[in-house]
Amino acid sequence: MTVTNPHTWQTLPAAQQPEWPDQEALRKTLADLASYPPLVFAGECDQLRARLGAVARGEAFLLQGGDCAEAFDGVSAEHIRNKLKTLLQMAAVLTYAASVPVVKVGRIAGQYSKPRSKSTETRDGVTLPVYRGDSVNGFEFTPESRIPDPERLKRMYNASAATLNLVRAFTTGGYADLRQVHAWNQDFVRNSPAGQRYEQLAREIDNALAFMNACGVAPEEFRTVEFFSSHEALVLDYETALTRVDSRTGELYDVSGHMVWIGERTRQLDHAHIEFASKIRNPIGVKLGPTTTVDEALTLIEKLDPEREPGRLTFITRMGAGKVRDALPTLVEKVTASGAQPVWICDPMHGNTFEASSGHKTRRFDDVLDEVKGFFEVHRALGTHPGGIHVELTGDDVTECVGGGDEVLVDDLHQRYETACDPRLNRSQSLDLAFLVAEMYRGTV
Ligand SMILES: O=C[C@H](O)[C@H](O)COP(=O)(O)O
Ligand SMILES: C=C(OP(=O)(O)O)C(=O)O
Repeated sequence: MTVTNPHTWQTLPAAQQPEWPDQEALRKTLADLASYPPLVFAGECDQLRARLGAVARGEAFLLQGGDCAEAFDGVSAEHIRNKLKTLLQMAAVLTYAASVPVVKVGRIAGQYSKPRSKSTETRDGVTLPVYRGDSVNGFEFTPESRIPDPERLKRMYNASAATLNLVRAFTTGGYADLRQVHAWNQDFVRNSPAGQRYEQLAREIDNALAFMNACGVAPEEFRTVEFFSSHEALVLDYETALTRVDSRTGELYDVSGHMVWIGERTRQLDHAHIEFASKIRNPIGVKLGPTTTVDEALTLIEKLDPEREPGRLTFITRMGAGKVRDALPTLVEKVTASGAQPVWICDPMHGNTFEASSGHKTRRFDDVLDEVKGFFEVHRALGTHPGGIHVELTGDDVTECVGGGDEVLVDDLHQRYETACDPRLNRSQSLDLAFLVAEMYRGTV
């Protein structure tokens, strides 16, 4: 049955929604947003669903990554280029090692809203509403800045449009040429202490490219890259205003991004976020933390993927390095036994956050790596497909996570701690992770 009403969630409890003080301003903003053009085309969402279908069948790998929280002042050519470049470099290494296509999805062009553990923040005895992402309020710790302002939803739309426009230009205009991406990887291997241990892998990729070149193979696929956008569907008023009936199929698509996911804090089975996600045809992700029960996973499948369509539903597990080997096996086993075929990917970030002695929220590179290893081990033991990774990263040389080949120490964290919310892997740590995951694929780690 075709669904054309995206508002059904409105009668249900919705966690983590902003308390907009001016409802009339919100109403006007949402009406404006509903009249704006889509940011993505529904057909592209279908294309991504098909690509993810291949991941679900074990024929492809998903690389999903980007900022924890995008910021309006981060919409610059430099930031976007660095992030994209890092993701493309990671994808090139993973493609070679896994010998399957890597589906590339950014946490980009819409990742402006954050669920929070507490609704307030206290500094030096002053308590204010917590920062909920640039789509809602300001990061600055002042009473004015922390008031939710619906005008920010329009800024999110515009920032997403500008970002996507540049991403499309980079990925189709020649910047993302595989030979260029490989040259960047060679620079990383040659010029950084972290990269040197991957010389052999880089040499093999070099030989493969030289061989294809010698054979006269220079396909268009080398020059352009298929790249998709994704974000957490958190602020439901915004997502609903961007949800449209597709003229081709008569079905609803959330055209704010190609893929949207529902977070760990908003995936309650009978609440608004799952209801909203069940009405749209985009590929949907759901975060699964260590307390997820088999019943919850099976009900999520029933609600979000009743047709059992490979590629429709991605389970993004974020258990923590210490828990993944205990918490994941039963879930994967029982879901597989039910006949469902979701994509399984590993978010090795959100279960591994801690506060350093300096007061910075951080993550250890070794924990991140260990969770990915555990994820691979569990899937290998069960004969299921470790379908991909979901990583918070930036292309900039920030100091937010500790460890990595070009080691960031706890004492270094203050140097370039720029995230508005959670700590991201920097450029070198991200590449390090990609090479290590590549080695896991080849069974050498
Ligand atoms: O990115 C994820 C969440 O928004 C984040 O971990 C919440 O952080 P908090 O615990 O500081 O609110
Ligand atoms: C909030 C996030 O993660 P989780 O829902 O897994 O905590 C996130 O990925 O930004």
